[in-house]
Amino acid sequence: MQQPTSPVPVGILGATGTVGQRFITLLSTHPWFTIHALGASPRSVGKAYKDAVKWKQTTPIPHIVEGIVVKTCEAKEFQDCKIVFSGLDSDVAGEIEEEFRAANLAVFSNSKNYRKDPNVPLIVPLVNPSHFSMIPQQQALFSPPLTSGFIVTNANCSTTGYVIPLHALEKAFGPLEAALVTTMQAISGAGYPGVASLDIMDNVVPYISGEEEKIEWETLKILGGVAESDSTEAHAIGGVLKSFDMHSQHPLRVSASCNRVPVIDGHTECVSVRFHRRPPPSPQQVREALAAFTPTAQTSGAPSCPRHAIVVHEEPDRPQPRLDRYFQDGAGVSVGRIRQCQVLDIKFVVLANNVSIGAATSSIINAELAVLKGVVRV
Ligand SMILES: NC(=O)C1=CN([C@@H]2O[C@H](COP(=O)(O)OP(=O)(O)OC[C@H]3O[C@@H](n4cnc5c(N)ncnc54)[C@H](OP(=O)(O)O)[C@@H]3O)[C@@H](O)[C@H]2O)C=CC1
Ligand SMILES: N[C@@H](CC(=O)OP(=O)(O)O)C(=O)O
Repeated sequence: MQQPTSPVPVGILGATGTVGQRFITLLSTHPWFTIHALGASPRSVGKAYKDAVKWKQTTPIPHIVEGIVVKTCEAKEFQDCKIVFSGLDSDVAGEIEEEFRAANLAVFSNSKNYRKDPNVPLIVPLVNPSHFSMIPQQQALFSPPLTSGFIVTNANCSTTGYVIPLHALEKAFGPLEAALVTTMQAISGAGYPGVASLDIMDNVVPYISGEEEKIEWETLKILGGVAESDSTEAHAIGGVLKSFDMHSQHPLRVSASCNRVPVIDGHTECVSVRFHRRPPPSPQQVREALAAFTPTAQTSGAPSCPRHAIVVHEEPDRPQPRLDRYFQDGAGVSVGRIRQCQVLDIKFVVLANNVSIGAATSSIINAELAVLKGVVRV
């Protein structure tokens, strides 16, 4: 495990957006990373950050970024960065992130564009940091092979929130067979300006485009392992046949139902699970296992990892977004109402801050892990 000995210059793409602003806030005081370059759309390029951004955070714009001039999202503008965080609109993230990777930049993306790519790890840092093992083969696909460029994505914000307790349960009690999740998602999940006030005030919208499908398949990639492929899946690289690691999809059956609710930040999710093991664990055993869960990211020394990955609430009316979304600066998840389910085995409620652990915080912990593992050389 390597820790940086001097500040690591980083860039932020989509720095003016909802996720970008969270990156700015978190990275402005980061112990290892220092903000070096900011990028956004042509609307913002050439302006000082404070003039380009519609700042929506509850803390002021950090002084160190106020005067930074926003650049175009082209790799040549970010060549001095060791790491690039992306909070780009998914309409443009695909092409831009590809150009950055090809220019040998390490990209940590929040966008959906590369999550399904079999050579791109989809990493929820509190769950599956072992998937960093996919990076060498991603680099080997290029000719010449990339020396330091790659893309790592983090998951959809609703997937991230509930997959953390699912992983903790599997660690404690063995495989899950089925999961049902119903989300109540905050408006900030739709970016800025997001959902029109006339659509969301005094209302619940029972549809978020593409969200249910994403939760259903992302869960299987994240909870699935990475295994060496057999020879029929080997690829010819530079004339040499190489056996590649493959993601193995978890056999879990997942059904998601997604709703937009009039909450500013924090996605609430009602989850029911069925265990393979019979008899299943009791609610009290589940409570204890979730509270005791320690992700490997925590023991490896990633500085942004929450001290408590999962906080278990005993009160019958918690978690609630307004009360619990900023606990640990939004880096952990809150779980409550753990009880027996008469259809599956156990049901509970999860609350996760969609812009923090659901987006920017996860990307930052992923980058910290990449440094610690030597995937990013500093
Ligand atoms: N909000 C959330 O809770 C979560 C969001 N995500 C994902 O993260 C990404 C960012 O989301 P969010 O911050 O909410 O979105 P926003 O709409 O708030 O911000 C989008 C950003 O992309 C920039 N951008 C737009 N067009 C271009 C362009 N042509 N070239 C360069 N930059 C451009 C914008 O710059 P400008 O201001 O100049 O227009 C802005 O900085 C999305 O892919 C989203 O799906 C993932 C998890 C959670
Ligand atoms: N769709 C999510 C946020 C998001 O942008 O998701 P994704 O990164 O999977 O596109 C929400 O509205 O809350």
